[in-house]
Amino acid sequence: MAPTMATAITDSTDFSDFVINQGHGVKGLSELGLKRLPKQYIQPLEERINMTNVMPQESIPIIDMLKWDDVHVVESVCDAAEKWGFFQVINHGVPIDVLENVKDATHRFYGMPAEEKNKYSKKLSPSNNVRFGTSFIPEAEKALEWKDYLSLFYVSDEEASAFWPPFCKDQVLEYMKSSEVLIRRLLAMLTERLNVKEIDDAKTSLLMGSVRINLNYYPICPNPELTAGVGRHSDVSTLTILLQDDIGGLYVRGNRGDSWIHVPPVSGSLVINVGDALQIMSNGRYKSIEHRVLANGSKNRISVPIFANPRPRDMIGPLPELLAAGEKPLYKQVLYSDYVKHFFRKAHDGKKTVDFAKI
Ligand SMILES: O=C(O)CCC(=O)C(=O)O
Ligand SMILES: [Fe+2]
Repeated sequence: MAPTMATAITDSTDFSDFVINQGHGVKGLSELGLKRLPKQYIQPLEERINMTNVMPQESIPIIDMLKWDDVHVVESVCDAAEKWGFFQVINHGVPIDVLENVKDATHRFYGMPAEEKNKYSKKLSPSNNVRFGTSFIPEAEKALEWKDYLSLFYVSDEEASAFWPPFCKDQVLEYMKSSEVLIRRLLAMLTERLNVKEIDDAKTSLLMGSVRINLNYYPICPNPELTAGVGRHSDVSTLTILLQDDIGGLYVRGNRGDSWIHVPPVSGSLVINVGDALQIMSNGRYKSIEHRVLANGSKNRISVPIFANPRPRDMIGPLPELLAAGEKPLYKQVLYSDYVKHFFRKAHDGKKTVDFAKI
C-alpha cells in the first residue's frame, strides 16, 4: 500500500522540511490526523511526567490583588514567591477583555497558512526580535517538544509596528502595556522584602528593562503521555506573567522530591512565576521553580507568557542591598545576555542554567 501523506512525512527526512523549513510546525503535523506520535517527539522515560507523582490535593496559592497595597496581600505575594516560586493572581488590574483579545489574536495567528507564519521563521524573519518556531531548540534537542511558538522581543512601538505580525500585533502590545503596572507592583513588593527602599530608574531597568512575549500553541497530540509540550525548565526572566486558556496542562515542581502540582486554569487569572534572574538578584531568597507542560490528547491549548527581564547589557548578581546587610553572595555577577545565551544553547534541562551564575 502506498504510504499516506502522514507516514511519508513522519518516517523520512521530509519531516524537518515539513515541520521546520516549511513552517507547518506541530500544528501542521497534528492536523494530518496522525494516529501515532512521530518518533522525533518520543521523550526518554525520565522526561515524561509520571502521573503517580502528581499531587492532586496540592495547589499553588491564588492571591486576590484587589487591595494590592494591603500588608496582607504584600505578605501573601512575598511568601508565595519564597515558598512556591509560583502563584496565580486575580483582580490583578489587567482588563479581562485585553486578555480575551490576546487569546483570540493568538488563535488568529496560528490559523494563518504555514507559508504566512513562516515569514517570521529564523531564516525569513525581517527582524531578529520576531521569531516563529517549533519545539525549543530543535538543533540541540534529542527529542522534540510538542509546541509551536511566536516569540516577540519588544524594542519600541515603531519596531513592533514594522515587524510584528499584523494579525496579532495590536492585541499583544495592549496586553504587554496593560500588564506593566502589575509587574511593577509585584516587583516593588518583592524587592521591598530584600531591603530595596525605592525602585529608581536604574532598578526598574534591571528588574524589567526588557520584555519578551511568546504566543505558544500546543496542538492535539496522538500520544500525549510519550512526549512533552514543554520540558522541565525554569524561566530566565525576573518575573513571568502567564496567561493560559481553559485547557490546563501546566505543572510546577512541588516542595517534596519528584512531585508535581497542576496549575488549574482559573478564569480571568494570571499565573506569576519567579525566574532565574530574580533568584540570582535575591541571592536565592526567591526561587525560580521548574515547570513543564503536558501535551493534550483531545484539545488544542494556547498560552501567552510575558517575560519581564533585565536588559541584555545589564550585569546581574545578588542585590547590593542584601550584600550590605552582610549576606554572603551565592552567585557572581554575570552579563545577562551571556546568561540568556547559555539557556538557549541547550535543550531544556530543569534548573541547570542557574549553575552558570553560581559561585
Ligand atoms: O504554556 C505554559 O503554560 C507554560 C509555558 C512556559 O513555561 C514558557 O513558555 O516558558
Ligand atoms: Fe516557562
